[in-house]
Amino acid sequence: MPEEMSIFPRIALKPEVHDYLRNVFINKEVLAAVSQGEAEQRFQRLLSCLSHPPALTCVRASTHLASLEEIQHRLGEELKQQQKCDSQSEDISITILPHPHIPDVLLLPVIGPRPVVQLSSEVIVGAQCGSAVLRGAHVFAPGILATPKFMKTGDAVSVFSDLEGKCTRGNKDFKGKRVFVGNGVAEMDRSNIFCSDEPVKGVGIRMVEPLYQSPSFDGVLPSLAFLQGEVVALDKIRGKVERILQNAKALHLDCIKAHCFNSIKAVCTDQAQDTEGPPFPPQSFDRVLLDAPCSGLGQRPSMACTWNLKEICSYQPLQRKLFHTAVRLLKRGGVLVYSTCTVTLAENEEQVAWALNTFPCLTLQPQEPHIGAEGMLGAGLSPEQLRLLQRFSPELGWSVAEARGEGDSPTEQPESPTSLAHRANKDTIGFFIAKFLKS
Ligand SMILES: C[S@@+](CC[C@H](N)C(=O)[O-])C[C@H]1O[C@@H](n2cnc3c(N)ncnc32)[C@H](O)[C@@H]1O
Repeated sequence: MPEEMSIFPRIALKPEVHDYLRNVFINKEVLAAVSQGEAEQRFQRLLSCLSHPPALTCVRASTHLASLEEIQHRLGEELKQQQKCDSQSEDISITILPHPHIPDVLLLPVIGPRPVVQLSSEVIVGAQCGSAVLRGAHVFAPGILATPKFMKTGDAVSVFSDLEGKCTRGNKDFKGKRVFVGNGVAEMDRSNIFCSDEPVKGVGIRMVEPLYQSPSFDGVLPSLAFLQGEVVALDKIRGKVERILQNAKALHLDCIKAHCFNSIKAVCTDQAQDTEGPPFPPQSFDRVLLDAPCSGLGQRPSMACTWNLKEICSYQPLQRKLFHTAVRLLKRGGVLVYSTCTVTLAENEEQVAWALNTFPCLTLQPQEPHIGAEGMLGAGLSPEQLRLLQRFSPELGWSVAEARGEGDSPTEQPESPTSLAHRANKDTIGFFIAKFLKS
């Protein structure tokens, strides 16, 4: 794809990570199936689409508390209210559509890039903060790296994302590589941001004209959110566990228990162990979801990834340790789902090949719904096995017209189910799902 057709430059990777990923996407098995040119083009498309936001935001609705239609309506009202506060405009329309294939998922089109005129005052934010702005967030003060020398509360500014991590905190006139993400109004003086004795908190720049208009769920999801079922959740980060418990409480889901625990050690050897909390006895779960810690290279939008190859490659061994636990905890006849939000073979198809070799009790199962692409060639899996995997590969479906929201505007005509389904299933983050049965 010609570079000039993209709004942002391709995601910036360390050269060693770029080469590693290129070898993944242009591996021998791929080259036996498609031409070198086609494989190279797919890889370049992946790098381009990773720096752009997906066309839609997906929300899983918890339909045990209200019908999908009611949630759709309430979500629309809350988002409208929120946007009214942000843009001070009365003329606000929010488009929320049911997913054409998944009954409890709502889709919110991301609108952009919009024709926003850049201002002379520049605020530079870190790449992660810039990505959050492209997904509908305001700029929180800790993410701000540079502001104009005399920036005061109420000043209108243009916000740019620092592409190479070169802007130092407190800079006044950064001229390095940066990309425009929209216009906002300062909620703090420069001195409050950089010269405070306390760690600075709260919104620093309120975005009024973001380049991409994306719904923000700040303060919305806890009342409407999206979990269902009987779940024991383990995470080693206490803050995540607390958030899960808060969400469960807001949803009146008493059946969700969450524990701060190292999952690698989640199987107990003492059969008399109380099963209220971890560690748990072997074979005590009907289903296990291993939503594994991963290199996260499928996350979009991401302008830059600063990780080195050692960091990227550190996940495969960790995932295998977690896999051992997951298989031990699962009952015979139980289902194990393994998922990641990355695009490497090492963390996806290679893990499946390893798991099938290591645990003869596991077999791959069909997935319902199956809306992603099949698994990627390169890990020695058979065509039948690849067909049972779901790899969400935005590079296979991403086109610039879609990324720009050209064609049918979401706010005008309702989008045709075919076109919506195409965008919802193809222009996604990079994601991988494998489903196993333990016999
Ligand atoms: C992809 S995220 C899972 C997200 C989760 N499904 C959710 O919806 O919040 C992977 C999680 O694994 C956690 N993690 C990493 N190593 C772990 C370990 N050894 N034990 C437990 N959790 C771990 C990370 O803290 C991270 O939150």
